[in-house]
Amino acid sequence: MKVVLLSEGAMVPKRVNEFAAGYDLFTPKDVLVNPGRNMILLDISVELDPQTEGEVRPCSGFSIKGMKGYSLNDPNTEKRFDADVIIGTVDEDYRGIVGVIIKSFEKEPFLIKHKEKIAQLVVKKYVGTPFEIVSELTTTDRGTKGFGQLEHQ
Ligand SMILES: O=c1ccn([C@H]2C[C@H](O)[C@@H](COP(=O)(O)OP(=O)(O)OP(=O)(O)O)O2)c(=O)[nH]1
Repeated sequence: MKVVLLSEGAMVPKRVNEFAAGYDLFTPKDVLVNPGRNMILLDISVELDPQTEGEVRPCSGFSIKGMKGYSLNDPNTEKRFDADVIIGTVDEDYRGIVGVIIKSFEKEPFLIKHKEKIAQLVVKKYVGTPFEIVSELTTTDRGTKGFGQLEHQ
């Protein structure tokens, strides 16, 4: 796969080892996360393998402990902040800047420093067959049961 680094600080997505499903995604500079929804641009554009898509996913450490960052009035003390990565899809034909969507539940902005691992990109094969309209589906043991044990008609 190919990557273009669009700024001096941009980082190549990297798997931590050969067993990692995801390529870690890093901040290309210090970035400010505002309350609410944010798009953090990674300053990279990518060309994925044919028939694959990239899933931008959270890292579990941040999901459970909060995102690593710094208060603006205390920029030397690393803290955890209540903010989550929202899952996104990078299409095979997308050539724009890859971004990570972060929703912050904090009341104040906070800073994530350069080179911080903020998300991971899992590249997967996708199935592109179209949906065919039919009047009936094949039967299964589960049938319509889903969402716990709710029955749907
Ligand atoms: O977390 C994300 C989500 C999306 N994208 C980029 C890549 C993706 O190929 C493009 C479009 O995303 P998507 O297809 O999900 O957006 P859409 O809302 O369906 O609109 P459109 O495709 O018209 O832009 O935005 C990212 O860089 N990061």
